[in-house]
Amino acid sequence: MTVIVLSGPIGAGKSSLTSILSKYLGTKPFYESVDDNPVLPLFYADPKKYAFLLQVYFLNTRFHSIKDALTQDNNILDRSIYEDALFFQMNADIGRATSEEVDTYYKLLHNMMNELERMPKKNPDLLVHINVSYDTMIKRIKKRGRPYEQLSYDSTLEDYYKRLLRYYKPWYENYDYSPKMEIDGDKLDFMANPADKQIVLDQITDKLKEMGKRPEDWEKPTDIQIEA
Ligand SMILES: Nc1ncnc2c1ncn2[C@@H]1O[C@H](COP(=O)(O)OP(=O)(O)OP(=O)(O)O)[C@@H](O)[C@H]1O
Ligand SMILES: Nc1nc(=O)c2ncn([C@H]3C[C@H](O)[C@@H](CO)O3)c2[nH]1
Repeated sequence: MTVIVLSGPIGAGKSSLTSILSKYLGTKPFYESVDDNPVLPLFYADPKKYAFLLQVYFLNTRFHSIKDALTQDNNILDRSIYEDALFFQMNADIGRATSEEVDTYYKLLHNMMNELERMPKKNPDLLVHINVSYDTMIKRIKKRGRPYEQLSYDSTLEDYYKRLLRYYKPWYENYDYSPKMEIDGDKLDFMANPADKQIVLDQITDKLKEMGKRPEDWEKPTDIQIEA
């Protein structure tokens, strides 16, 4: 049983790589609740009012999928629960949460993490972090086209996204729940370029092999046209 989680800033390519990787390894993908998330557009329209509610919403849906993923066989999650606090802390630091909300959130997170401690598997086997620069992040956000994430929607988003990248750096450096590896999301266009896609897939399967987590009976698919 192997559980892989992807991490990285908004638009880094986590959902896309989750889809590619799950087909390549023959494992089950778990996606973050975005298009069916009723709080996300409310948050972008009024972050101060909805930051806490959005965080509780994400924590709840992530907890649900992580519980499933840690009890079933081979799975890939498109964002880790460990990034949850990064988002909330950043929003709290810019005045989008009261001290009571901060206090309640951390108590809830702590309780949920304690629950995970009791799971048959406590942590993922591997964290795959996609690194992107600000320019790449904005390009991808534009390409995907969710209206409320566009810089034109809110003039404070540029600062929000730049800040997010600054929070991610130490977060990744300090992450120690499992082995980890980085993908260069600026250089490797694993969506449009088949050679880049194969490089990324090889990097991940080599790492799994080195960790003794690549199934013995796994055969490298010959068809590398794995659409996201
Ligand atoms: N390596 C890549 N090269 C080129 N385009 C990419 C790459 N990765 C993702 N994209 C494109 O960028 C957009 C965002 O990708 P995706 O939705 O996978 O990001 P994400 O990390 O899951 O974002 P979020 O954090 O918002 O959920 C999509 O339009 C996708 O096709
Ligand atoms: N505030 C906040 N807290 C989170 O934990 C969180 N997780 C994801 N997101 C936002 C980023 C993308 O717009 C979109 C898809 O990732 O959802 C979050 N926003």
